[in-house]
Amino acid sequence: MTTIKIFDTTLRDGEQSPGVNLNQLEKLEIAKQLERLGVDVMEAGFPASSQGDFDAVKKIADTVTTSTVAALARANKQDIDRAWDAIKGAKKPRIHVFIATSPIHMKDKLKKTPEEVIDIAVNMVSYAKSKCDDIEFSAEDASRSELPFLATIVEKVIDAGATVINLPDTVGYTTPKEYGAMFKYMKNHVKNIDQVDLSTHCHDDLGMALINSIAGVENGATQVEGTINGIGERAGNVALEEMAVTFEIRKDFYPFKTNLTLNEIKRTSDIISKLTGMVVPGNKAVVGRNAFAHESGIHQDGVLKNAQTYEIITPELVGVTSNSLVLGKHSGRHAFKDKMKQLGFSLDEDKVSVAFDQFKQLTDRKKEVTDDDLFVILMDVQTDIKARVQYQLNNFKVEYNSATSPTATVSLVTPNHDTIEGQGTGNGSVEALYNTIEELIEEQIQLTDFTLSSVGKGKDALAEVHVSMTVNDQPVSGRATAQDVLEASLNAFINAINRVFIIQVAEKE
Ligand SMILES: CC(=O)SCCNC(=O)CCNC(=O)[C@H](O)C(C)(C)COP(=O)(O)OP(=O)(O)OC[C@H]1O[C@@H](n2cnc3c(N)ncnc32)[C@H](O)[C@@H]1OP(=O)(O)O
Ligand SMILES: CC(C)C(=O)C(=O)O
Ligand SMILES: [Mg+2]
Repeated sequence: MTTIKIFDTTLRDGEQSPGVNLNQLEKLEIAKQLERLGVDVMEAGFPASSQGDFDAVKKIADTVTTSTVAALARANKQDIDRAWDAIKGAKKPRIHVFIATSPIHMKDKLKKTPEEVIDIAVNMVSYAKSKCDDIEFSAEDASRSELPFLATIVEKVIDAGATVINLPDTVGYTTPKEYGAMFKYMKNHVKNIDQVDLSTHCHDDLGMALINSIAGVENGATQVEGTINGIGERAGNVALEEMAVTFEIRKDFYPFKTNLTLNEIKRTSDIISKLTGMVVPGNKAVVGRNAFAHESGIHQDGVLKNAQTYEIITPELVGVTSNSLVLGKHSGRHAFKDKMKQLGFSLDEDKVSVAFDQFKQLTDRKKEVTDDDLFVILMDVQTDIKARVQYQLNNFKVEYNSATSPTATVSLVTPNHDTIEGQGTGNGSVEALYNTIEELIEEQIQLTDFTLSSVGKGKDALAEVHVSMTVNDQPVSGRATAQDVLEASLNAFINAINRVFIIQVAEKE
């Protein structure tokens, strides 16, 4: 069995998903969970892209101990300096330098000749090497590059000090045969290729990211790059959980394994879904809500007789647990703390108290509090969303009837502890609430995305709302859960506005 290294780029390429905007605390939370999952490398971000991303990458680099922490940089000195400044405190830092090598990218985007691109790549890899031992070089759009040119640049950057060579299918265009052949070509034509790890990086535009990554591995790649839940630019990246579980379930067929702790997969997927607001489709392989559900009679009959008739993956393998200890109105702090540990949270006593209070308030309204409910409460408390609010909701009212526009009344406490109240209308109840707040406060708000989903199944399921917006031109996102859809919508909106204050505090710290 060959061990394939897992390079997780959820925090960089995953964050490039439209509408996703993680703050420093959220990125750190995800990084800690990725470490627990056992990724060999995590790409924490692109420090030159913003001060916020620089700070988040630095915080992750200073916190993570077992995984390598990588930072992305264009092939220029400023980006490389920013990347190094952000990750130099890491136990295992890696600078990831990239430049495009396909004719279309070199000519139309970079406006450089192939010879100039080689020079830049070699100079920048050796510049990065003067700072950091571990250097990954990516030939962006490798799958649409000319193979002899690709082989030349790869050989030269290895001589300049690259330790990992990544050949991305940047636009998700390649096929398994073609992608595999590219790796084979490098193995056969680059004389120093055995000094480095070869890496895949596949996007899913044609739905072939997984099979293309496997083709790369079958032809010599020893590192796979991807994201959890397959999030990422456009149609996303290869879903790493699918890759790892494929190798585990089909170890009779594929001679590969990964270092991932498979039973951390579900929890990792849940955290990333909650914090990014990218809902996992019910039928998603490995982590979807229906991945282990059997609906039809013949299947249920088969599963009852022998689960393996229709179940190739056991839920336990990926950390899907059954809920044995039911928490409700009569549960106490001990049971709550026990469940908290089972769900993988370790909060200090102050935060336990905040979370326990919120749990108790929920039990007044809900018969049974599920793991999903607790997960959102604990995650909110752990990431300090409620503890650091600046605007606070006093109360709100919406008057609705089918003949007229809904009217909302909202009362808020401002960061200066003043109480303000206003009224507004909208085409729907949520719009009426949001219009009212926009009129009430000074900040300029532009809503860009709104998603509503339910946590759990019954009539008393919690509503979860995720919004993306700009507040005074700063992109932020907000999340909230509540039993009532309007309350969740309102709190998500207020949480997003409060993010601006949280970011200011984090920047000062
Ligand atoms: C395939 C990928 O996933 S690549 C990673 C994509 N991620 C991101 O873009 C992160 C978010 N991006 C950003 O915040 C901004 O684009 C920044 C800060 C990185 C750059 O912003 P700006 O300096 O305003 O440049 P802008 O994005 O408009 O254009 C990119 C410039 O970088 C150049 N460039 C692109 N890739 C590279 C590279 N790998 N190496 C060197 N230069 C590059 C482009 O040719 C262009 O240069 P030009 O200004 O001379 O025409
Ligand atoms: C920056 C590189 C590695 C990338 O994300 C891509 O080419 O898709
Ligand atoms: Mg990519």
